[in-house]
Amino acid sequence: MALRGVRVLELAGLAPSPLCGMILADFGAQVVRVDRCPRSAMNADVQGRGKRSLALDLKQGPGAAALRRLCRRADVLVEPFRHGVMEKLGLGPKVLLKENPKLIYARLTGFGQSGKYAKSAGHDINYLALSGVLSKLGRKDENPYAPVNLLADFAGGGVMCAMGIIMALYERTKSGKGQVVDASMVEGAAYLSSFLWKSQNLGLWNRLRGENLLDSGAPFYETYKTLDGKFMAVGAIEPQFYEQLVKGLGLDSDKLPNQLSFSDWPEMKKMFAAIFSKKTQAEWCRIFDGIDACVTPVLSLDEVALHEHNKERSSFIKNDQEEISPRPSPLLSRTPATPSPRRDPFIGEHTEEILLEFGFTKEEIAKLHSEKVIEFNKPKANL
Ligand SMILES: C[C@H](CCC[C@H](C)C(=O)SCCNC(=O)CCNC(=O)[C@H](O)C(C)(C)COP(=O)(O)OP(=O)(O)OC[C@H]1O[C@@H](n2cnc3c(N)ncnc32)[C@H](O)[C@@H]1OP(=O)(O)O)[C@H]1CC[C@H]2[C@@H]3[C@H](O)C[C@@H]4C[C@H](O)CC[C@]4(C)[C@H]3C[C@H](O)[C@]12C
Repeated sequence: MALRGVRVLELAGLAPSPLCGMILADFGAQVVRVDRCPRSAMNADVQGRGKRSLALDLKQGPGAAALRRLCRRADVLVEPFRHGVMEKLGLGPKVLLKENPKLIYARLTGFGQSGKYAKSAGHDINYLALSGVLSKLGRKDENPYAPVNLLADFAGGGVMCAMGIIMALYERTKSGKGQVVDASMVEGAAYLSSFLWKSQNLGLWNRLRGENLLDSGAPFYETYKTLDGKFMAVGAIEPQFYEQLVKGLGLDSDKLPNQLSFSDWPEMKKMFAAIFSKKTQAEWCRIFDGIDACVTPVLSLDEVALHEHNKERSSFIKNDQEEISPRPSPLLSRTPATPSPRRDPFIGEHTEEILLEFGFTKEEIAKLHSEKVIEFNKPKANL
């Protein structure tokens, strides 16, 4: 796999950094998640696939010293805390990069390592708001809304951070040096929205929120409810696809306003909605499947894995707990990701084996355990 042999230490975080760690693990990296101990805190990491867990108290001196020792033999460290927390623990980049100049020190935060908000708490919606992107999301006359925590936490955070790490690893093959990856979710979300900025003068976004081509203003870029309470997604932007849409709806484009007549869009949407409401989702699929009208069913998470297209590509996988989840993407032809089929790790499940791998002796491990710096959590064998 593409990242085989890369050793990653992921300090346990909320959502963005776990995705970053999971991406690296899916593509072959050995990812150790460093969990807090005592491990009474609920484990919120539902993206633990392919990782192992070490429970280590960084607030105790021997705990921080143990992490420094691990970092000396690691390629990547991912830390998900507010600016300054690692420095307070004596684990800042200056310390760790001095001891291991090849280390890629990734810092995944909301606001970045500098600036007025660097030490402020926040979540996806706050970062999306500060990036400017949230102002563009939402229907006409409604408040802006954040699409779950996908855009800042995951797209602008976890994925961008993973990209930064992989770029730094590639650069290190030439320079032999590590560096700090300052991944701010505000900037990540803003960066992935570059299109919004560059298309300002194309007349795509200069109307109010919810009145533009791609933000639910246009009748040919919208979702519509079907007779059975499901939905169809319509994305017929180009004239040739729009023509197929109109035909599929049983309309005659010669009798309709011009596709790009903004002022007619609201009435057109009402007309399309009335037509879509007359047939079930399955009936609309039979009409539109196989023709280029850019019309697709809105599938639920229960349906996606069974859809014929997704089944043909095995786009969704099942682990040994029968849990379904998306296959890693993109699909590399020669060195594809091989996501672990095993369940996510329990907090501290692999503490001893990881420390042994990183050169700790059994006596050192016993001492750390007796001082409650580390915790073991061996699952009971299924008898
Ligand atoms: C997981 C579900 C989805 C959440 C997604 C949400 C929408 C997000 O946007 S997540 C992105 C958050 N932002 C960032 O990650 C940016 C960078 N990080 C931060 O800004 C901050 O970390 C923070 C604001 C997120 C949190 O601040 P906090 O003050 O808590 O922490 P820091 O300042 O960073 O400092 C860390 C401190 O921890 C110490 N530490 C760290 N590791 C160790 C260690 N190994 N040993 C010892 N100590 C350690 C470190 O030293 C720092 O200490 P100090 O502060 O003293 O310096 C969640 C959605 C709903 C959640 C559930 C819900 O809330 C109900 C339950 C609530 C319960 O409390 C927990 C379980 C819940 C079920 C909860 C579970 C999940 O969180 C959710 C499902």
